[in-house]
Amino acid sequence: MIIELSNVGKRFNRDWIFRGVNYRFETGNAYAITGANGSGKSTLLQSIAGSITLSTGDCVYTQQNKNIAGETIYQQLAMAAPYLELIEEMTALEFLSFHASFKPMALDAATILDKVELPHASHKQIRYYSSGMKQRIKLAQAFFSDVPLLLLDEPCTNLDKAGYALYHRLIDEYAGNKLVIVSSNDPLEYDFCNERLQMSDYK
Ligand SMILES: Nc1ncnc2c1ncn2[C@@H]1O[C@H](COP(=O)(O)OP(=O)(O)OP(=O)(O)O)[C@@H](O)[C@H]1O
Repeated sequence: MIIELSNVGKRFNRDWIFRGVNYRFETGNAYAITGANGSGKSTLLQSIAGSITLSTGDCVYTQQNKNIAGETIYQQLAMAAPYLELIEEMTALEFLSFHASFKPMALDAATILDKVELPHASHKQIRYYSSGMKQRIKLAQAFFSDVPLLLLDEPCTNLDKAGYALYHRLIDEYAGNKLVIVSSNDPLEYDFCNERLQMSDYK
């Protein structure tokens, strides 16, 4: 997949959050969007996901030499972010099975829960999960969606040391053939990224 940003900008009311972004994201690389709190990392990531409308410029998606319309890019991506909710009434097994009914998953739900070290909690409602366990479910849903684009906003939120190690294993084992974009200001979350986009360059 290739994502080409041309003169992209976003403003809320009169405040420009970023502008003049010209950038190309391409499968085979991993990208970090970095910057201070409030610099616009999440806004840019959500713009790439098609869930925020840009104020200026174009975002063009290409997959195997075919253009993908912005309105349908959600079918090609998976995202983990603090502001995306889980369905707390469901058990983890139900949630991942439900997710698989509208987005292809690389493995079955029970195997995925093994991979994120939560098999013991698979029949527990998500509302009773700890914050770190919820984050593991968000990572599970994102990493094991069988889609070419993986968007990660502060992916290690609430994770302990073992959770960080799990995150790096998931990156090593399951993200190699995807286009990965991480929004973060924690170097441990994006140390594997070979490309960096600094929000301060687009003010
Ligand atoms: N819907 C909105 N309406 C108005 N302003 C908004 C809206 N969403 C975000 N902003 C503003 O846009 C700016 C960028 O926010 P954003 O969440 O993208 O920053 P960030 O770099 O991801 O921050 P953090 O590191 O704290 O997560 C902030 O000043 C924020 O207040």
